Amino acid sequence: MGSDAESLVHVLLVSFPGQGHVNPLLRLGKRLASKGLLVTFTTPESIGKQMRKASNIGDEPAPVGDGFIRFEFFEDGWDEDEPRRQDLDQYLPQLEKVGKVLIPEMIRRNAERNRPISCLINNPFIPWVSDVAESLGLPSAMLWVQSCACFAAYYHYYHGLVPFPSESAMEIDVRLPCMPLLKHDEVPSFLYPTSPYPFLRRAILGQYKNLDKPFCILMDTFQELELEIIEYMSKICPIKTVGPLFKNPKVPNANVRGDFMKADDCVGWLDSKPAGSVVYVSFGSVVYLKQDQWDEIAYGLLNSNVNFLWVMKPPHKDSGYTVLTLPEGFLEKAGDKGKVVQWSPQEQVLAHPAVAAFVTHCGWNSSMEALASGMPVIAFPQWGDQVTDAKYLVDVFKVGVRMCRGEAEDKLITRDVVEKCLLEATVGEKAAEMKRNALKWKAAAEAAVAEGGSSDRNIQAFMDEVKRRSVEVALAKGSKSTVVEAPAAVREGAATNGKVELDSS
Ligand SMILES: O=c1ccn([C@@H]2O[C@H](COP(=O)(O)OP(=O)(O)O)[C@@H](O)[C@H]2O)c(=O)[nH]1
Ligand SMILES: O=C(O)c1ccc(O[C@@H]2O[C@H](CO)[C@@H](O)[C@H](O)[C@H]2O)cc1
Repeated sequence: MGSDAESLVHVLLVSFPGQGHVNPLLRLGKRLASKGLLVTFTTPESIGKQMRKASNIGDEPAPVGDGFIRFEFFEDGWDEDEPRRQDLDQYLPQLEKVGKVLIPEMIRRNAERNRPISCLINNPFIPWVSDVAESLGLPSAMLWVQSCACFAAYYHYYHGLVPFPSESAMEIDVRLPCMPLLKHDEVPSFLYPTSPYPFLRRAILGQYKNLDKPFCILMDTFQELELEIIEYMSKICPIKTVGPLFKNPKVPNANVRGDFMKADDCVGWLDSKPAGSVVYVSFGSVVYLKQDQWDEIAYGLLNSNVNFLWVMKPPHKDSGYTVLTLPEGFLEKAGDKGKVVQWSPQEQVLAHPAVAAFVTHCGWNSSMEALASGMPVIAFPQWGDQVTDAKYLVDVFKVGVRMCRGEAEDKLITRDVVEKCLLEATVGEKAAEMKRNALKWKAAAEAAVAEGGSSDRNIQAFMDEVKRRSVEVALAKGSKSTVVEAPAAVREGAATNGKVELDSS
């Protein structure tokens, strides 16, 4: 490695191997690198292999602005085609077992190669990374990859601060400070007593058990978007909002991407469509709908007569999901009005002028990407944070219409409802109002990440803190310190009181 990279403060980013987790952590990595750090990104090799195949990931550190980013994957201890990887109940403990051994080895190896690591950053579902950092005497931070509202909901649940739905009172509403009243099915669904994903509840709450370990909780949201709850939770936890991370104003290295699948080319097709005429439909990387629901969406799209771009990702062979099919003759009937792809370049799609609205499962990345692209949504949440995000997109941010309430409702959304929602979001006064609101969020997001904006100031303050701590770490270890500039004055400044005024009919 070039001596340039070796002289920089070095941080290690450890990611849970999910697309919705890799994307924001890698975006953070690029942001930190662009401001002058050496960043090593790691996740299990099984995903590393997919990332290398789909994207432009080389063996050498890639220059990003003033710094560099490099990749070093770790083996998870299972055979290449081990089906248990698809079962998080088994895979999460396996990751913890091997990660607690291999991450310290990786840290040691890097120190031997003259690039000592000064800080670890992880995302949720792998809370043991904070233990690894603590055991090695290294500072750590956590990137929360969901909304601050969801962070607050889990926090209040973990500490038993307010009543949540329980076996004896399943349908109670939940009142949290500085948040709208959440109906029982608007609370992150991993907290429902009946959730089929108790292992994800355990994984997330594991991070709350460890919450005193990270010196900073970074969040992929921005102050103006969730003003009151961010201010409230910041008094309790060391939160710094740094989003939207996908909007990097200087875009120093757009080539470094973490997609698990190569995106199909659909931008040429979008170019051929009139402005505001296409609905983009995607349910993210993990949600799979049932065949009867898929059929209703297909007919809703046809009946509404809108142009559409639909992501139909193939399920993993060991996931237990059957491959979805389209109704017979669907593609012929749609003709050039519709395009179906396996994976899309979503950021480009959402920024494309032909796209009018986004049918989304409301994963937080998709939600932030939509908001920051000025894109109205049709909310089709299924589980986890998605049901809470849908509530916010529709009722708080006022950029969306609701198509369903979540998997727990177990209700087939018929083609008529699909058609009605598609039209509501694309034509008429309600559609225009949502577009106006979405454009206001886009402007607010751009301001947050622009130089001197709330997220930019927070990133800078975080950088300064990492550099300051790197000197302490080096002194404590009695080793050669990495070269650090004198920390810039903490530029946190006064919180903007910039509320975004929304249109509401
Ligand atoms: O066809 C697609 C579908 C999704 N994504 C990206 O995959 C991530 C999905 O994250 P999200 O939190 O929305 O949902 P998850 O997949 O974790 O449920 C987002 O960054 C999307 O931009 C993409 O690039 N192409
Ligand atoms: O691999 C899995 O089984 C997996 C991957 C991702 C999961 O959660 C997603 O994470 C996003 C960020 O936390 C979130 O916003 C989205 O709604 C989730 O789908 C869960 C399981």
